[in-house]
Amino acid sequence: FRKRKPREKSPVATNNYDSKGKILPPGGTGWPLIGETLDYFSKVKQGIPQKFVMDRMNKYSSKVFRTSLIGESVAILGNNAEGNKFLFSNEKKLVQVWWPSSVEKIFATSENNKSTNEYLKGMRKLFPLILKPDVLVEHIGKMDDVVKQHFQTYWKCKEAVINVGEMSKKCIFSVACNLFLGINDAAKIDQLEKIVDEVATGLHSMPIDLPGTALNRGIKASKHMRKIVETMVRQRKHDYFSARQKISVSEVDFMSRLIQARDENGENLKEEDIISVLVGLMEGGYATLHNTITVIMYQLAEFPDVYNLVLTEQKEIAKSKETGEKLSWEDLRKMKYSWNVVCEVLRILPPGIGSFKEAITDFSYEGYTIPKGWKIHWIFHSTHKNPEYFPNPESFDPSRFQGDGPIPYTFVPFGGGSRMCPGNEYARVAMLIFMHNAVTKFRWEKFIPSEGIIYYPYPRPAQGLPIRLHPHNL
Ligand code: HEM
Repeated sequence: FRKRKPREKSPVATNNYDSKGKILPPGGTGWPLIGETLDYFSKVKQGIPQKFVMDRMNKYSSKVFRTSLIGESVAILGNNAEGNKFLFSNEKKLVQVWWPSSVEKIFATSENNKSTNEYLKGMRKLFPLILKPDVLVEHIGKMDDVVKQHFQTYWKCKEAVINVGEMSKKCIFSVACNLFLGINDAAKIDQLEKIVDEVATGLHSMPIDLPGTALNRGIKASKHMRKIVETMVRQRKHDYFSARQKISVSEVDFMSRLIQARDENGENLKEEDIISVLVGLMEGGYATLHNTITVIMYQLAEFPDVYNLVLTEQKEIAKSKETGEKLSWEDLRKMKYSWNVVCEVLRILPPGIGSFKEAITDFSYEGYTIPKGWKIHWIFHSTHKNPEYFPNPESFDPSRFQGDGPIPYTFVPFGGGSRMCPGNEYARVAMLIFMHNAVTKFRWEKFIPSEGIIYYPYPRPAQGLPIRLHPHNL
């Protein structure tokens, strides 16, 4: 990024009018079929998608430009807060979320051929039943318990070298299995983890559904996962309704909550909806979360001053607890500096690139027409790395989140508007609990000092972050 404001340039690409004579955003359409996809992915894989945006803003227009990606006409609304605000506040009015075809195929085939948006439309009103803060409050002790058990089992050897990527994945998946499905058995958790990994690989694969391809395996794995959850839900429903008594709060997991919940007409939720919510959330949220935790651990190894400030904060909280007492919502509220560290990780290395919307009608933006059917790509890095909002954007500095924090619509790791990530509170709770348990038990150093970050599909340490542990007693 250059410090000066990009100059407004006149459109240079030809063919900037649609068939109705409306002026389209300036830009390039690249090569036949592949458009500018190669340059885009090259920047994404280097962790600099903002450069793809800035190059074109400087060449065509700082407000909005056109490109062509994965066979689609795409508009990108510059790198400012206004572009994000426009997109987030026009969901369902001018735009709607658009999913690449590999995602559509995996959901459509396991969801009776519903599109991903149709599926999510039904689910969105059910997410709060299990993911809103006043529900999560009741599950913090359990989450802390599972994380503690995980640390006791896998992080116990003095001076051991462990791989954080593998361990955080195992830990976060165990938390999800416990909370969502009530599963504690390690072998069963391992089995489900393999299935969900297969789905995750399929979601990011080439959209080719032939025997043996990653997408084909992902589709099969998602169906398999659905079958397993279906059997569990049926058994639980049977136990619940035949016992004719409420399950006590201490045994409640998200599956029980959904089985006991009523819709607006006072009816029990449909079995297929309960299964969809559980499967969708287990498959959708877990990779973003464990990869972010691994990056947090990486940054804490890189920046000892930041680690020390986190430790000071977490030590205070640990000291205020009785032996064996679990973390509470109140404790999480005290983790202000630790949360600033998480936010800075999400700003500088967000888990993903952003997402795509689709124009559901022709609309005008900054004097240009975006035709119905075009995709609009919003990219976290466009505002997260804009020096106007985050001075010296490449430096890791959690203090930027102190006080009032960033300008609205500039820090958007969870998206915004009605499609904002419904798992954001769950993610916050899980990340803080993990950090508390890690720093109060250990210091750590990178086993491979020169280990760098790879960026696609999620930023993460190239070797998964092997670390040497130094246990300490507080
Ligand atoms: C650090 C962790 C996470 C980050 C950064 C993250 C980020 C995001 C983003 C950017 C979106 C798209 C928003 C949009 O299009 O405007 C999204 C959607 C979604 N996320 Fe997350 N997420 C995280 C964890 C989770 C978790 C743990 C869950 C589940 C428990 C979850 C469930 C979902 C679902 C279901 C959607 C689709 C919502 C819809 O389209 O209506 N996410 N997330």
